Amino acid sequence: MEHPWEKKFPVNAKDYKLYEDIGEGVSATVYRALCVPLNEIVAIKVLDLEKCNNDLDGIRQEVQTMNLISHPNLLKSLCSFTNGHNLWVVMPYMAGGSCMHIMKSAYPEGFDEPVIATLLYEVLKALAYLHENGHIHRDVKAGNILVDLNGAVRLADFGVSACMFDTGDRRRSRNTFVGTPCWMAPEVMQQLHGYDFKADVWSFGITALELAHGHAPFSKYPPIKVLLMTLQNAPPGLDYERDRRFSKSFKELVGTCLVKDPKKRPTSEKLMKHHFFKQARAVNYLARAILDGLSPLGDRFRTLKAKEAALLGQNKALYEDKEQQSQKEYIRGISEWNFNLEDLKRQAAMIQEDDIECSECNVSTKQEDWRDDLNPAERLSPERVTFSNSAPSKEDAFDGLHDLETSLASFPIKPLQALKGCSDVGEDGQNASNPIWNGSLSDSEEQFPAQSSSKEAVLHADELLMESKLRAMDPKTNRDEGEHLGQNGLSHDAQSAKQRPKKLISECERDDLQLRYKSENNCCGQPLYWQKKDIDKFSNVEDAADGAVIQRKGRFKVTSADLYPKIQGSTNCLSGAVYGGPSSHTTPNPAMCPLLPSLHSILQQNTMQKEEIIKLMKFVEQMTDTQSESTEVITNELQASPVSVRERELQSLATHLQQSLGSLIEELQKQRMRNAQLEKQIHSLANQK
Ligand SMILES: Nc1ncnc2c1ncn2[C@@H]1O[C@H](COP(=O)(O)OP(=O)(O)OP(=O)(O)O)[C@@H](O)[C@H]1O
Repeated sequence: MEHPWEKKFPVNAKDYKLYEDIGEGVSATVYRALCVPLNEIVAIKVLDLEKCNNDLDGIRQEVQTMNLISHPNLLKSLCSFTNGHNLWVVMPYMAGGSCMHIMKSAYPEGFDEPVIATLLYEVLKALAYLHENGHIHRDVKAGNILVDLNGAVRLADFGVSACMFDTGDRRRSRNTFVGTPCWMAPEVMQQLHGYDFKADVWSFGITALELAHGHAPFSKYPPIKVLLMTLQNAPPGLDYERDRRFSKSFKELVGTCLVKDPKKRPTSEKLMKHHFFKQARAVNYLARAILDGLSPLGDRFRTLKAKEAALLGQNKALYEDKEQQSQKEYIRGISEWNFNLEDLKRQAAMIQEDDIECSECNVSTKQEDWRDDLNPAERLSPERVTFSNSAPSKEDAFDGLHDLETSLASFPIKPLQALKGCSDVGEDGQNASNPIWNGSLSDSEEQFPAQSSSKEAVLHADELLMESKLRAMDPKTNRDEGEHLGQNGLSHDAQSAKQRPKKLISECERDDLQLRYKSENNCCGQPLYWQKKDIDKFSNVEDAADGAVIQRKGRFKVTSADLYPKIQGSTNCLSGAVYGGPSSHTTPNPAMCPLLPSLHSILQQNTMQKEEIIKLMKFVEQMTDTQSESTEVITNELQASPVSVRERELQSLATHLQQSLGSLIEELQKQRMRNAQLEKQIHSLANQK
């Protein structure tokens, strides 16, 4: 039988009849269609070029790659052409749809092992081919594994694939931030040393978990959390206890792919020889095992869409709530993470310190909580959340600690820093490209030497807390802990950690500290919320004006402004006036200038100390396994006070504004009366004339 790609497909829209839609990506809708002259059913991906105005390069690249590749496990385009402002990409029709859709419709708890082995082996052949030819796919996930009626498997979506040779210098590692967060390798997130085809091996490992559980690890979390969890947690994996239905070889396969150090991951070529694939069968087995009894793709797609729309409708009223917001992210579809920077910025702004601190240690409990909040309809497609790292062994816990340390130590300002930089007041003081900021930070340290020690204390406290949390996860460690408690109630390990000079502190916590410094160094004592507003305004202008798009593809847009937010002006109160923020209207009394930052500093220090006391109290409670009422009362009081300080600030501002408004209204009324009198006088003069 002649293969579709051996035929010559017409490049004119009138030769095709579009039927129902069978898939939707961020950038395109896919239709089943008939190629009339050839009487052949095809799939047509319709991309609205107007909507992807900045991404023409990306689209061209996807189409080029789809044209050039030639491998039975890769989805090739048959032809492509423009139709009005749309680009039509004609492809072979994969009637089974994507593995993600198959799972969502009929296998919400994932596939059986022989099915997984068969699917993954086919994907691996495609990856080995791509890697051998210098390509990184960069978006390996169940949503991009398509199956046809005979069970043939093809890897699709080259929208974000990259050619490792395309920089001219044939360098083999990339430096762009693309992929879908749950499947994204840590080195892609880190952006530190670039990445290579081993990033696909990580995504392949995540895909294996996705096929096993029906969802990817961390899939219920908003992208920003996924980034943090991937970087901070031990890699996810199959749990020896809870995933009993899976073989040891499958667990090993996943384990070898999900190693944080890309150098330690096997190549796709080598993975093909893994003994797990001994169970892989001929593809027609897939047709029997997973496609039998499924309704036509279009119907399945419609049902899924209707379900999602119903969920969205149900939750609409609650979407302002941040957890609901995260659900919305999830409902939009695992394969449709809206991974644009604006979303991330918003989410970064919503994430509280606690969320970040606890992401490593409380995965299992938080995950349960999270799941408890799911609405009933979402439970229609039950998601079993099983992370191997939710109950790690002692070794895992310490590996995790090490991982955490290295990942945080090397965690670059991009992209997370950029996000926080855009939504918070702060930016990383270590950013060498920002001399003003560096200057102001060191100034602040000189000006307030006492803060250095308090910063040090915070670092140690955080280090202790993190370590204790990691240890608290391990029942064995917990048991042993009692024997190891030192005089101050801290374990020897925790004590020695305290003495160690290393700083085990998350980047976001570091940001937060710098943020505090900055507020202390705010020479005019201008309220922070005004600054933030200024910066938002400023960065928006900047975004629009000169944020050169470094990478953009549908859900992605990373601009130079995003990576290196221009906040120099905003870090220094003098330059506040340059961009005309509220600070430009205030005329600070020079004599008061040195006083206000000091007062701010004292206030901030006070708050920090209170927070540390709470943390230490909680830590001691954890160690002694008690929760005294008095502690709770004190904690509540302490926790309440920073809020009330801010509340008071806001209240006084509100009162001030109300007063100003009142006097303005009064003034306006006086003017009106004066106007009315003048008008009367004019009228009477006119009448006299
Ligand atoms: N040839 C095909 N046959 C059948 N279904 C297809 C085909 N191509 C795509 N689909 C379906 O359409 C969905 C979206 O397609 P695709 O992933 O190419 O769009 P996209 O905009 O690049 O998506 P994203 O970037 O979000 O992954 C796929 O997940 C799949 O379910």
